[in-house]
Amino acid sequence: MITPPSQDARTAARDRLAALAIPTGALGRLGELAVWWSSVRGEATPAPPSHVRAVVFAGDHGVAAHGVSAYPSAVTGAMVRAFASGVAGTSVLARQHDVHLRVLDLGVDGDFPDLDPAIGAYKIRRGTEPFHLADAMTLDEARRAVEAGAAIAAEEIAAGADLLIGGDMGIGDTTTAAVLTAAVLGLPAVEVVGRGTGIDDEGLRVKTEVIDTALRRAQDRTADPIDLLSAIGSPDIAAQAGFISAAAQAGVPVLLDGAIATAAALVAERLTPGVAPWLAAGHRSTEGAQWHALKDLGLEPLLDLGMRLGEGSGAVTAVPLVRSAALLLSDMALLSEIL
Ligand SMILES: Cc1cc2ncn([C@H]3O[C@H](COP(=O)(O)O)[C@@H](O)[C@H]3O)c2cc1C
Ligand SMILES: O=C(O)c1cccnc1
Repeated sequence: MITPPSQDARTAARDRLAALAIPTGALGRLGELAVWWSSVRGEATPAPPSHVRAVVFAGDHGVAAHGVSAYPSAVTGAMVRAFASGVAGTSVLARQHDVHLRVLDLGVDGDFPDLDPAIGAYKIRRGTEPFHLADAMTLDEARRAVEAGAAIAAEEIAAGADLLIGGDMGIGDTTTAAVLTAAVLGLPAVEVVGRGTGIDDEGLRVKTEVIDTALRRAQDRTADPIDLLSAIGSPDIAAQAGFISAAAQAGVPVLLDGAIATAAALVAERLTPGVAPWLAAGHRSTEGAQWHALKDLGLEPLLDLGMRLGEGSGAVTAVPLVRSAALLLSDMALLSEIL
């Protein structure tokens, strides 16, 4: 059961927004963001987020060996190391915006004996099966991955998180996100396929075919989200779905990233209806799957920079906007006070 964000706080914030020393509506979506922040914090004028915590869920995707990505699976493990040493793209952004960031290996096809063992504490398996040919993982693995995500959210919340972000790292994961989104929303492959890391026209044709075949294989598996994850998901995306669902259940807001995070949110909404009001969308990805998923969740992205990195980067880039929105609502004068 998910308790909705505070209606009283939302109303109080909306009233204050309407009374600020600005022309009515002049803050645009920043105003809507302020009202959302008030509702999820349960106060009319909450402090801006000061304990933002991001988790990158890493895992390999069996379909990556079937021509759907511009890069090989070996990049996934290399990037886990880049996160561990603080030199990935999102590591840079997280430092700049004072966001706590950690990477976790849920399903990388390799191990990291020289890194902190905590990185692999929730590992479910090494890579997934190519899901256009066979189930990506077992039902038990899918269930354990969702539970792992919930446990990870609980850890982040216990550490004081007032805003959570999930990120992805896994070559091939835009194919998994696309097929999950299409299956949940009943869309054809052409509506959800995107160029991911930058595949060419032939790659796009192959990727569309893989998504289409996977969708046909999973068409009777959409009723139960765990079954669907086992058919066409991955431990990393299942864990991110569990993470988002657990955050909403605990009343902690989540700022969504791109196609993978939004697909995970779509699955989280099916696992535990009522998640969406706890979410805001950090940015618009270049992947069509994300646009459809955002529409279904009723979310409008804050930024539209043509970013297509994943890793939580679009969400971390939007963190200053949440801070600005909260401060504008709490610190600005009312029009009645200055006239
Ligand atoms: C160096 C590098 C760093 C990344 N960081 C995130 N991704 C992102 O791109 C990949 C998804 O795109 P596709 O489905 O086309 O493989 C994932 O690894 C995702 O995390 C990266 C990809 C690369 C190559
Ligand atoms: O939208 C995303 O999250 C995305 C897009 C391209 C590559 N990796 C991730």
